Amino acid sequence: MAAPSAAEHTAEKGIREHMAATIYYEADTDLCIVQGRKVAVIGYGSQGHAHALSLRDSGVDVRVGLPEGSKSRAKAEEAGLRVLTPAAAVAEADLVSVQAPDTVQRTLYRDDIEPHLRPGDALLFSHGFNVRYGYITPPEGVDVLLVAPKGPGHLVRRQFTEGNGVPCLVAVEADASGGALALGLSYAAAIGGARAGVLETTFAEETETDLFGEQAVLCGGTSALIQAGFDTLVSAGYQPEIAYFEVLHELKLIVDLIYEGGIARQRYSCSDTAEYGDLTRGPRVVGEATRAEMRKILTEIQDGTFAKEWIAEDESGRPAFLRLRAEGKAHGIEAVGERLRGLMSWVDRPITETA
Ligand SMILES: NC(=O)C1=CN([C@@H]2O[C@H](COP(=O)(O)OP(=O)(O)OC[C@H]3O[C@@H](n4cnc5c(N)ncnc54)[C@H](OP(=O)(O)O)[C@@H]3O)[C@@H](O)[C@H]2O)C=CC1
Ligand SMILES: CC[C@](O)(C(C)=O)C(=O)O
Ligand SMILES: [Mg+2]
Ligand SMILES: [Mg+2]
Repeated sequence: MAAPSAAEHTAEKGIREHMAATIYYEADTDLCIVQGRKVAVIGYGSQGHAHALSLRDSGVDVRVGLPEGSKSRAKAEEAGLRVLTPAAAVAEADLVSVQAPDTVQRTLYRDDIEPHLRPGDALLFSHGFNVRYGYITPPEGVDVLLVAPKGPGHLVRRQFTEGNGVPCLVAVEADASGGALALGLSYAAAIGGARAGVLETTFAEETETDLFGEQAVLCGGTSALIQAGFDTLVSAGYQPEIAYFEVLHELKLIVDLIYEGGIARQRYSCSDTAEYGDLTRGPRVVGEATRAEMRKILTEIQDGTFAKEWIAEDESGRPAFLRLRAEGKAHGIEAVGERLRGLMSWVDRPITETA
């Protein structure tokens, strides 16, 4: 049976009246569009390897752009991909997928991409940072689009190979060809995103919500919450192993329920005692002070303060980033976790990915 169209999918679920977003599914996409392109994936890290391999597996003509001496070159070549320098890959391609780190993109674009762009080419990002904050201004005549997976690259690839997909956002900044949206949808389908849904947005909305999500909730908020919970228990004299299982290991199990059926599913599965504690204590942990800080973090994203700070930090050799990263690695929960995960073969997942 053919996959439902966007309209059928929302109607089927009876939720159209509550949904403002336009969401596309496989039936709304045409894989042939990206199959007709010569694609250069620049960068072969978390997202780059997922895009390059899944595009290739979807029948797309892919080459990877990496500098001479890049440690990613061997990985891409071992995976059977053709690797060129970024400039040579861009020169050959008519769709350039920029998958290098955000901090590298502005100089990469200036030196290796822009000189080789021709009218009719398309430039694709998976995060709008450099365009949104004005570090990259593409020329007229080129389609500028965004296909932003809402998940880590290694999971983007893993879900694709398992027949599933990670939802994506699609946005068009410049539609020189008149076909930029259709191209973005085609690309999203080729990396598995259209199996889960592709939401239409703008570069600004993607960039600002993505930065907010990773800072306040997904990465920053969650890591800080786990560490604070662990520290509270251990400082009060409880065993670190028990604290680890309570605030980190079990978090995945709780989030699995939330992922599968929303917060209501988690509350259904947990005890009434837990639910009463959740309802009365949760808002004390994340109270007005935290909500005010969230609004401040969002303002810093919207007015460009965060972007300016991050680029300056990178340009000065990342002193704060490196110090904070080292402090995080040295936190007590890491050593306890490493030991406990090593005793659970089905949990232990050291970094073994080839990109
Ligand atoms: N990580 C994620 O899951 C997500 C990332 N994004 C976005 O995807 C983009 C890529 O991020 P991410 O996948 O995390 O990046 P990574 O840091 O994982 O990978 C970077 C890759 O780019 C290569 N690289 C470094 N410098 C250059 C250069 N000058 N020219 C070409 N290649 C270069 C690196 O090679 P080397 O091995 O030599 O260092 C590496 O292969 C960013 O815009 C990010 O915001 C969006 C959604 C999620
Ligand atoms: C949550 C972090 C992320 O935004 C992502 C995996 O989606 C990123 O930039 O890596
Ligand atoms: Mg993200
Ligand atoms: Mg991000």
